[in-house]
Amino acid sequence: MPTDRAVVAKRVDEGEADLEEIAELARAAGYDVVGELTQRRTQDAAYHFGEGKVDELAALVRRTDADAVVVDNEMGPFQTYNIGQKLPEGVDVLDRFTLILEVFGQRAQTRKAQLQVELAELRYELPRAEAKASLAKRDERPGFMGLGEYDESREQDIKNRISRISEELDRIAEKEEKRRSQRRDQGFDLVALAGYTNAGKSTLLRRLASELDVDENEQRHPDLDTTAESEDKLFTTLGTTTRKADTGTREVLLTDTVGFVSDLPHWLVESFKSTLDSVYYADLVLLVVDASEPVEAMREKLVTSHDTLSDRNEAPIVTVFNKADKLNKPEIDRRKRALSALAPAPIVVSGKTGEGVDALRRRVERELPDWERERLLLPVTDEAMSVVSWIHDNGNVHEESYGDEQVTVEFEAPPAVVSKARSKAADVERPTVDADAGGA
Ligand SMILES: Nc1nc2c(ncn2[C@@H]2O[C@H](COP(=O)(O)OP(=O)(O)OP(=O)(O)O)[C@@H](O)[C@H]2O)c(=O)[nH]1
Ligand SMILES: [Mg+2]
Repeated sequence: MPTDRAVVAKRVDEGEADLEEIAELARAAGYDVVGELTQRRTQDAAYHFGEGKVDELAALVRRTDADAVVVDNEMGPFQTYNIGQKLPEGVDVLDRFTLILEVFGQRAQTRKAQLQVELAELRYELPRAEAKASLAKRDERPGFMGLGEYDESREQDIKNRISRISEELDRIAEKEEKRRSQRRDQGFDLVALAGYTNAGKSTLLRRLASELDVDENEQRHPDLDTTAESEDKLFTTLGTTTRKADTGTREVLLTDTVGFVSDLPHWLVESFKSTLDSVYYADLVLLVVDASEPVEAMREKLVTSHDTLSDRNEAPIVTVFNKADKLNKPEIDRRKRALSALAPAPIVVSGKTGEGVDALRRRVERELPDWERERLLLPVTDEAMSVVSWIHDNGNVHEESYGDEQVTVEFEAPPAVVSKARSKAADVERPTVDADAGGA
């Protein structure tokens, strides 16, 4: 199949429009970027760009024989439609977010990833369907500006599908949570690779994994893939891959996951949230950074990564400066100094050559937190019992004793589990003592 050809375009209110990232995303989606167009002006209500610029765009599309136009702005449905009307028949108009969704859609291989993409698409569509519905109602006409028949059931249909998919994703997340507990019960430490897209996470996973063990453990871990692809493209990895890693004395399961990226719209992040559960609930996070990039780019990507993590992560973080083979010692030292606040004591490696990987293994062993002991008092209610059973699933319970109104649970677990158990216990509703009624 011949590669699709795309023209990329962008409008800015002021300053210079930078097309580098959108072109890279277009290439990640499989397009050949054959033309570029920018404009500096305020947004036009009907066409987003000025109408004259859209005529120019149409001419460029004809000249370059492009199949698609990718606009690096968030456009309204009518703007998209109006631009399309000026272009040759069959030319697609995409905006930044539909493009990201297209990339995700192509890479989604597991049921979960496919559902997440579908959910994101529906969340993108919903406000558009609502806008269409309200306009159609107001104008009391069945079609609106040639956008097709207005269908009353469309909006409801989207809402129904959103809730069905969300439920299925919740069930998948529950299953994964259960699997994490089982693995902890088997004595595994869970380590997650996190970091900006294209930092080299999957390459490092392959370095650290001991392939043989995966096959030996196939029965125990049916979801362990034998491959974690690496490519010099954005969003190569979309789902998660877990492999057994050989670090020395501790039994470690290492999970690779989707890369972070800045400026993702809220609805898109929401849809992919549970993909990051393996990071949030890990015992240790390896935050991988491409150290061959300029300091400022590294800083921005580190900040984005920390923002994403700070949401829910409780595990210790080790920063990994990857791609060290592209740098000399003074360049590495300069980066360490410049970024010391964001990345204290980073470990320097090359996933490509293997340099520093043994030191990384030792570092993982050293940083893995020792299990903590904890004792919690809970009321004897259904809600509290589900917390007790969660503790059983995630740690080692030494004692569970029942009094008249309280149960005492004494257990040992990784620090992340202990703190989660504490907050679960704190959230449990306790029967209030009513001073007047009791008369005690
Ligand atoms: N020179 C050099 N290149 C590397 C190194 N590690 C990874 N790469 C390259 O960087 C690119 C991205 O690597 P991946 O392992 O796919 O990165 P990722 O973080 O998994 O990326 P996503 O899954 O897209 O988020 C690939 O072209 C790798 O070959 C390294 O240590 N040195
Ligand atoms: Mg990857």
